[in-house]
Amino acid sequence: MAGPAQVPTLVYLVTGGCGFLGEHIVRMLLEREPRLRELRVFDLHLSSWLEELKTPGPVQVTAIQGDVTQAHEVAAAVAGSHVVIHTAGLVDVLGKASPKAIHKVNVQGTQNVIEACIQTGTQFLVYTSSMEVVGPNVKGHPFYRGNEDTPYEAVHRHPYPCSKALAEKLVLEANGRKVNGGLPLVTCALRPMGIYGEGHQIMRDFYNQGLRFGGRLFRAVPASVEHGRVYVGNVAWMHVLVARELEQRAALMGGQVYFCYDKSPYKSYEDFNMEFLGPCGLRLIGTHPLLPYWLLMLLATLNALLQWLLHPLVLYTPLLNPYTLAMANTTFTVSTNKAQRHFGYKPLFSWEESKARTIHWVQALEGSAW
Ligand SMILES: NC(=O)C1=CN([C@@H]2O[C@H](COP(=O)(O)OP(=O)(O)OC[C@H]3O[C@@H](n4cnc5c(N)ncnc54)[C@H](O)[C@@H]3O)[C@@H](O)[C@H]2O)C=CC1
Ligand SMILES: CC(C)CCC[C@@H](C)[C@H]1CC[C@H]2[C@@H]3[C@H](O)CC4=CC(=O)CC[C@]4(C)[C@H]3CC[C@]12C
Repeated sequence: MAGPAQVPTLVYLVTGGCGFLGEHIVRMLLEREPRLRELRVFDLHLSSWLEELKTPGPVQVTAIQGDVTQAHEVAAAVAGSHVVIHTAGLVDVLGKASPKAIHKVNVQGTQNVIEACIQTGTQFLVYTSSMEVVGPNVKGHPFYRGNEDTPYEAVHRHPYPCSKALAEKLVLEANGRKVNGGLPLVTCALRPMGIYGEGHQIMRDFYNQGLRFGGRLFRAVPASVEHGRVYVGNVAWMHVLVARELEQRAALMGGQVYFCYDKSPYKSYEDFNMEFLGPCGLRLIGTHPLLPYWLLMLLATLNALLQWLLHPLVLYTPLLNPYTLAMANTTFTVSTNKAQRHFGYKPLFSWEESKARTIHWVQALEGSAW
């Protein structure tokens, strides 16, 4: 790649670059990758903020409207790039998209990205996987402060984790395949915990729900259940570092998986959200869940039934369904330093800073159209 004089020569492609995480990766690359010459942002829907980045500057920002399920569109975008960060995905656990659509975007889309790298001679591929590739599993087994080597029965039925697991497997198996020109493809996968931060749609939903209930949210999950979370800026930073180090440390990092973690505290999903929503005037009612688990599961099942009955007429996609209830009720936290050992990752944002930035963003939502 670029020489010691840091001449900007590299071309990066970020798929899904207009999404919640993708935007943070794009901005982080522009701020912290001095060797960048061109940044290609590929997404099904291009965002208006991209316009401000396209103004003349040291890095050429190229917006590409495209679909990862279309192999020719992907190949055209990948051609001539040095590194691909594949973040595009259909993130849906509420039933907004069909299982077929989720599979097509997440699995077929990833296969298209891999084949495009092989065809066009692009050697470095970073895949945004998910903690969900591991768990929580269908049996609700806790994963307590585990790491990348902790044994765990990773069994899923929901289309989203199934698709992420399949896609991750494809990416890791592609490591070492010869790309056009004869060099080996170097791949790795990052598995973020539940991401939070500026732009997080579900945080927005909880905030609006709280406002509708007069500033109150009602506890549904025991405070003792720990759910791993990571700040979006740190996830973006980890992508930037991996992309940067993959060439020099190909033998060590190629074909590896890394959890994305930081110093965010271990808490229940709801207590964690209250770290931001509390300072914005919301209260979480109850020290214990207000409804027993069996009743919540009944309501969740009822929601699933209603979704199925109504689907020919209208999309009914409440936050509570059997899958989200199980996710929120199962401890899943990591404690690992693999990313630090392999490529020197340290969180860029402290917990205090991550929290302050997220609170600032939630406060700015007040009075906005959301
Ligand atoms: N949000 C979270 O807590 C976590 C997300 N992830 C992964 O991170 C990645 C990004 O997720 P988010 O930013 O949260 O989601 P998002 O929905 O905000 O971003 C995904 C982006 O991919 C784009 N996209 C979807 N289908 C596409 C297609 N067919 N062709 C091209 N672009 C397409 C969307 O337009 C969107 O901009 C996903 O791969 C997801 O699986 C992993 C762990 C946790
Ligand atoms: C009303 C319920 C009892 C509480 C609902 C909370 C849920 C909506 C969320 C609880 C756990 C979340 C998921 C988790 O953080 C891991 C994820 C990883 C991803 O790759 C995508 C997002 C998600 C599935 C995330 C989605 C919302 C929850 C299920």
